[in-house]
Amino acid sequence: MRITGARVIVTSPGRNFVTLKIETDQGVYGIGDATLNGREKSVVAYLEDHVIPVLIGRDARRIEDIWQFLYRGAYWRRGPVTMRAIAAVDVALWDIKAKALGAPLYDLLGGRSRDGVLVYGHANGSDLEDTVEAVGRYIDAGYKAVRAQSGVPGLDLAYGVGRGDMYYEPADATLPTETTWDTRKYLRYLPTLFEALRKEHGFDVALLHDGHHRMTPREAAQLGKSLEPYDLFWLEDSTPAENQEAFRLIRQHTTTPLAVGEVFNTIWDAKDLIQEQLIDYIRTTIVGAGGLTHLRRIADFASLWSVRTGCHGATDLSPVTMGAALHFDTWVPNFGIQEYMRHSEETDAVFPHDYRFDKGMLYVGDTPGHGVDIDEALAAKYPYEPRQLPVARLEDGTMWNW
Ligand SMILES: O=C(O)C(=O)C[C@H](O)[C@H](O)CO
Ligand SMILES: [Mg+2]
Repeated sequence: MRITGARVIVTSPGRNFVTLKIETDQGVYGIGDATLNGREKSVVAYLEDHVIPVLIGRDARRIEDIWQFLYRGAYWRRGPVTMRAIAAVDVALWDIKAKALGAPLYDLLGGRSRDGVLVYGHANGSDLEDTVEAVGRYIDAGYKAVRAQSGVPGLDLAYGVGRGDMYYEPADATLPTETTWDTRKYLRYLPTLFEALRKEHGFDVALLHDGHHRMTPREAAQLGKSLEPYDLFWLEDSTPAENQEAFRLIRQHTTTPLAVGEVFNTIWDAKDLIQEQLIDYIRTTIVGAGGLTHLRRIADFASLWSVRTGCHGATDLSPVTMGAALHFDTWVPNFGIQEYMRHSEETDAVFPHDYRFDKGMLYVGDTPGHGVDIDEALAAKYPYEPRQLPVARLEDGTMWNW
């Protein structure tokens, strides 16, 4: 089965998505997501100039060999651009293989380990009362797990606080929105928020929180410790993890479960974190880390050390990544949870899919492949719109981590 063509489709049904479509001489095609939020065009160029020319004529069934060719063959390994381009090819090829065999993708990975996939929603509010209400709306909608993000008293804008009710989109402007940050204000406020959440909603619902890389390791340790009475499912990205050793310090001071990895690109970013059992959940997902071929290696390695998966699932991960991730989640033995930020109706229309939400779980369908398609005619109606992620500064103007 030869690859006869490959095309990049850029569309912006409310936000930008980069999609790769690979066609074969047997009429079967596959699609993969290559979206890199705020830096979309860099992956378009990588695919069009450097990847597509070497794909044409190859045997589409040789997924592993093509993965190795693109990874080793680039010489310049790893990084978000390279690994997203590889992910798009990889997922499109898995889609093709599964369609050619007439099987849902999870069957090729080893079959079902579970019926449905536990997901968490992203609730956000401008202040404490607002956030308590927002979490309540998710619980009313059937969610069993909710990540609570809140504005911080005294700070104008904070990560995770959007304008929508059940929808959050950070890449909101052509040039980066500037936000301010003060970790001491945040550290004082957050335990009061989780105390109120537990008081109002009880302890049955799983609660999560994303620190979005803003604390130092010592501050993260302090936060983890102060949240222990509220039994979090996880504390995410409490500190940047370029230096994996940072998590040793956090781990020594708190039993709050730790999750990290949405910005990781390969197993090498997580190796020490996993084998030293410094984290509980690995957040890396398909589009970020070279596709299913590499993500399942990370998951298998993590399983040796009791680390479970918790795939990133923000709106910038297209329905194609969501569909592929759900097939992965349906199979992976050491599954933990899946993030699920809903896409807009426009996005769902451009990417018809067979996964569905019911009572806090997502279910994959049995359509051959990963179950997500692209309506190219509709996609063409939404041209690319330049959008960047926000940045953060401390109150004295110093650049910080957003
Ligand atoms: O969903 C999350 O956990 C995030 O942290 C969302 C990120 O800010 C988003 O994916 C950046 O593009
Ligand atoms: Mg996050």
